[in-house]
Amino acid sequence: MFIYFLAILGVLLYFILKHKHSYWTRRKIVQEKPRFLLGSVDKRIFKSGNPTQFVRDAYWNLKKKGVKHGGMYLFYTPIWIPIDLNLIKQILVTDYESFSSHGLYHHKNDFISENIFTKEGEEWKTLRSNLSPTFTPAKLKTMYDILYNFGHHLEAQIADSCSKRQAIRIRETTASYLTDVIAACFFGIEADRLKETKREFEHYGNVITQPRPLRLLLESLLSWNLLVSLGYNFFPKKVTHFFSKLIKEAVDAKERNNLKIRVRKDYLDIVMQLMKDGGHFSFEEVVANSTFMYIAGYETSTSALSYLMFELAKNQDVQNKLRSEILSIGNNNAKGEITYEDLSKMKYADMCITEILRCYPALPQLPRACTKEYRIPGTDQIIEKGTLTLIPIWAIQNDPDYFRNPTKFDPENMSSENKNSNVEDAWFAFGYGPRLCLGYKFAAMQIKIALLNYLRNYKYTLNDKTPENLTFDYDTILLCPA
Ligand code: HEM
Repeated sequence: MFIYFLAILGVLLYFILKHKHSYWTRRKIVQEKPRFLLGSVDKRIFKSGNPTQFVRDAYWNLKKKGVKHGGMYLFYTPIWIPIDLNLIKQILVTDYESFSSHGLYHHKNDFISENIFTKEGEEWKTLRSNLSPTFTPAKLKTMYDILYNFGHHLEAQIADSCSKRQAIRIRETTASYLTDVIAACFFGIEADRLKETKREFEHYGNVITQPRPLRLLLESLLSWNLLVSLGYNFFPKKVTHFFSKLIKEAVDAKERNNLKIRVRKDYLDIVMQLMKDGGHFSFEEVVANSTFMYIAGYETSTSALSYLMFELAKNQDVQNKLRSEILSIGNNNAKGEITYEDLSKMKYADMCITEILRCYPALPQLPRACTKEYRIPGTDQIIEKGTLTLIPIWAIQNDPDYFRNPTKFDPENMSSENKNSNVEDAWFAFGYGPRLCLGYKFAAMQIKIALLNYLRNYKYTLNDKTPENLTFDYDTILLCPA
């Protein structure tokens, strides 16, 4: 009897699951053929390569079929994949109100999860307009000196490794430089205090920037209210406690100093002012957003710089040209120093950075959630509210229809002469539309300062142990070298 019952249950379950995997075809939308349980997810997800690589594959399959968009499944969750550039622009800009969320977990009872990236609607708008003034050119200029000094530390590390005839581990030196920069700029930690806390800061920084595939899966499968009522936390409690303590220390120290010097300078000064101005900003919001700046600014720029240094070591002509640019700008100044204003003269560096982010965009797919039912323009097809959407920017940026010679790192791709043969609108590495990366100018500044310290006195070649072709870390959704 029990066997019959199990058999009936099994058959029922099979048909329910089969029905779930017909979500897109029932809406007359072409879909990637789903596999039992896995959906469109590739078996390789458990072994190698970037785990979102299956989205990149879906792009090519859909493109071959001649459609402008299609559907796929993250296990049993339907995901919409727009691939036509005009449609993508509509989603990200014109019809932004229907896709105004990143669709990622956040909950008011788990305050550290409520940051600028996860928030939506009016709350996000207010937060974005509150935080935007921290990244104006005037504010970047005030942060420049801090970054420039940490750049000198980076160069000292290279000098030390050279004197000991040791190979330089670019990822590690870059990560150390960026930790200093973030600690100073977004947590207000002074250089002296940083010496004491750096180990701890790095430790907790590692925890928050670590890949969190299991958490992502839970957050995408279960109701967020249910998760929180079960005691779920975005980060382990210790992490939240550590970053709250740091911000409290920094705020207290600034309060004491501001009695003497009444100037509003950096990110923390601005958010402290917001806290005072009639409660626009709570202490918890400061902690949540400073912590997010760590996540946003650390791994993305570490990866970009690591990829770039790798390609420079492989392409000596590009490396020499970039060094010449840096030296020629430095030579114009009495002490050979490079000023904030000089950064905008580093045109070839801009081309190299744009090109490396084309080849390896830190976020290979732009996430969106449908926030208002959406009729796909020119069709009677409907995207339901709540549908997860992924814009496959890694595939688009490597599509020969849009970029000449897309599989090769070639900064000339970004020269003004070649722009005509490329489709400028197909470059999305910092996102697009109202949710464009808020820190993109800051990112360019920290990358350029690292480059000038890496390159002005040293030449790089690949180490015997470095593979000729890169593979990707498979336990993070970011595009990081393995
Ligand atoms: C190479 C470095 C970086 C890359 C490739 C990058 C890329 C991105 C991308 C693709 C997005 C999503 C955009 C969208 O959904 O349309 C984003 C959002 C964001 N990024 Fe960056 N980013 C970088 C560095 C930084 C840095 C250094 C900061 C600040 C310290 C930062 C702060 C932010 C913020 C605050 C958002 C959320 C914007 C919003 O939702 O309103 N990013 N970034």
